[in-house]
Amino acid sequence: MGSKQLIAEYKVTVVGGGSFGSALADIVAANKFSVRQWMRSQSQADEVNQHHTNTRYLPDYPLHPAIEATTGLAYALEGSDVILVAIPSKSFRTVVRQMRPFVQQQMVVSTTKGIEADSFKLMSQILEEELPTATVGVISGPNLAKEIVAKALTATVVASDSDVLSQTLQKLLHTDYFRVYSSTDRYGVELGGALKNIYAIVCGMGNALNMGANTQSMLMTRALAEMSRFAVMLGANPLTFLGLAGVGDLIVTCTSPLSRNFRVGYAVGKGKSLDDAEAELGQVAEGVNTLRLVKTKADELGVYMPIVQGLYAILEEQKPIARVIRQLMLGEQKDDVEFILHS
Ligand SMILES: NC(=O)c1ccc[n+]([C@@H]2O[C@H](COP(=O)([O-])OP(=O)(O)OC[C@H]3O[C@@H](n4cnc5c(N)ncnc54)[C@H](O)[C@@H]3O)[C@@H](O)[C@H]2O)c1
Ligand SMILES: O=P(O)(O)OC[C@H](O)CO
Repeated sequence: MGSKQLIAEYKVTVVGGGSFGSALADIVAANKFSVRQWMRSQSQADEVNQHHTNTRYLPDYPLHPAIEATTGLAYALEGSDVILVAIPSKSFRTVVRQMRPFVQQQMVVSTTKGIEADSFKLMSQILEEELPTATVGVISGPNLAKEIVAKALTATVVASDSDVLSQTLQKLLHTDYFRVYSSTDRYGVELGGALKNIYAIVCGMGNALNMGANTQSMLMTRALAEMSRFAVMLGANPLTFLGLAGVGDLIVTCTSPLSRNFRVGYAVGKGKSLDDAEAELGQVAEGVNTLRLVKTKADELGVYMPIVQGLYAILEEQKPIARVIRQLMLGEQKDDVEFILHS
């Protein structure tokens, strides 16, 4: 029996009924693996089952008819071998705790790009705490859900201490339009995904202010230096930031209006309040919370993060954008590369 046949017997559960959960369920179903998707809204589950669409999150995109949506968590997880969790970071621990009675030795993978407030834990660390018998991993990369369901050529990274988990996820998700790379730097891959959201807000703001390609390049390059410096200080592998889950995800979120973080920044750049920008979005923009947490952590550790400081001044201290930009541009002169990995 070939490994493909063996893996074909695996049952997959996607926990979360939003854009990314649906995009991943769509790939798994298209690859002919059994997939149940748990969501809290009965009407949304009915829509997925009857019409094979999720119009609240992915309007205009048909989903694979084999996706079975349910609001019953026990039913969703019954007999499951691999569980993909696509719940925003604010609710992640609460939902994972509800999963605990139904999870033993399964592979559980976080797809969430955020950080827990108070603890500064990443989602896979929450998985380890709440589901101590599970095998844990993460998926991260330049992965706009709407492009994935449109079958745009895309790549992602699965990261875990377990080779079996990485190989299984590669088999479950790999298609001719979705390529899955592996990494052993789980912390770096996961932290990269959370950090880039901050800079997508900044780039959205720059776009709203009609800044040019020089500005965009400066912002993204300095952002990469800043996020790598911070992540390496916390134990990540610097090379991860040259890969898909680092610079790759930074590029996509800093340049695409499909990014919710970019759109929040754009709205603020056009004069909206942060609250209005988030309310109008109606979906999660993780970077807003991540900014608050990273600013506090950078202050605590003494990591030089001028873009984080500037964005925080604009969003949280209501400093005028023009004044913050001027301060950043006139700040202390630096060598281009010497300080990338040092505070
Ligand atoms: N959308 C993308 O393009 C994309 C790509 C890669 C990673 N991600 C990450 O995936 C995570 C989820 O994002 P998304 O895009 O699916 O978000 P989303 O806003 O589209 O959907 C979030 C889903 O979570 C559900 N949810 C929230 N709180 C819940 C709770 N307490 N109980 C049950 N369900 C709850 C919502 O009902 C909704 O179905 C985020 O961390 C995001 O960074 C998103
Ligand atoms: O829509 P965003 O800003 O949450 O970004 C989605 C993905 O993280 C892009 O890789």
